[in-house]
Amino acid sequence: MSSARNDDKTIDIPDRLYDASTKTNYKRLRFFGKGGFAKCYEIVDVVTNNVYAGKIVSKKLMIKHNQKEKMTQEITIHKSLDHPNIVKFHSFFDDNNNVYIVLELCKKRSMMELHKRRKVITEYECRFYIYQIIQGVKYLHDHRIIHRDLKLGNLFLNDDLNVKIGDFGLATRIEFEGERKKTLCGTPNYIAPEILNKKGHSYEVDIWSIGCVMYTLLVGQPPFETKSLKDTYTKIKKCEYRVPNSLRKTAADMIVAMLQSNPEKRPRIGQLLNFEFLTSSPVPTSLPSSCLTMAPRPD
Ligand SMILES: COc1cc(C(=O)NC2CCN(C)CC2)ccc1Nc1cc2c(cn1)c(C)nn2-c1cc(Cl)cc(-c2ccccc2C(N)=O)c1
Repeated sequence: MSSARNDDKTIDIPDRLYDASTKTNYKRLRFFGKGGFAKCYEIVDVVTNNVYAGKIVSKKLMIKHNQKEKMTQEITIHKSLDHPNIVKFHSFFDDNNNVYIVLELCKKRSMMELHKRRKVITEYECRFYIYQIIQGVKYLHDHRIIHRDLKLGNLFLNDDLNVKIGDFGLATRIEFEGERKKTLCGTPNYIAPEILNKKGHSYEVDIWSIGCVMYTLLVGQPPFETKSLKDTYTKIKKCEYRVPNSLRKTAADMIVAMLQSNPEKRPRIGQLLNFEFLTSSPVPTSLPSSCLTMAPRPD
């Protein structure tokens, strides 16, 4: 049996995985990518031929960096979720070396690849994606979960280009009404000012991230992007970003509402559905897969 040995030669990932609790044999196939202490591969159930995204975390690295509780939290939160716009949690198991998380495979990768390929998408397409992101985040907030790392790379796309929110590695549960979280171990990509200013934070950080996602999709680059992380954080704290004239008023109004420095001024997730950007024109119920590479023909 061959195995993948990573560059620091400490993690051993077999090419055959066995989940004793469900008596399921998987074959490890293509490497997709990595993040933190985990790697993601395409895996296939050798009996049913169902394919999944397998997230594999080294126990050695997890223990060395005291990540065990974080992993447990990610699994506990993700396995409790069930919504069409949330990546389906299939199962998890472990062996001597690794923890394996079996997740819904999204064959059209993530919105990061879509963004890299298209740069800017049309408002029509943006309505389709943003509506689904809001539906998924509304489900999370209604269940007192904050994702805390909404970004294009965690918004996966299935064969029909439907959005599936994934990676609950920074997610947390609000334990009581009005709770403000004080800590966040990790660095969200579209990080909200209240986290940088180490004030308490809650659901509003996800609204801020959705604002950054919508801006990036329509403008072609993130709102606070600079050459250095330090300068980006300075711009976020000052809420310094440009709204290009090319943006139509309804889109600009919705983005500006979400990118309010004061979290209390941002709309709640349910209120986003009432913005003219979504109500003044029909929200598409489907998009052709050609939208991964080119703009759809205007009606
Ligand atoms: C056919 O489906 C896919 C193909 C590809 C693809 O062809 N990639 C190519 C890129 C160029 N290289 C040279 C070859 C491979 C990528 C993603 C796919 N689908 C997919 C990926 C998924 C999921 C569902 N579906 C889910 C759910 N999580 N991940 C995922 C993906 C990545 Cl790259 C990293 C992480 C990840 C790894 C560590 C820590 C955290 C995370 C994390 N973001 O959760 C997770």
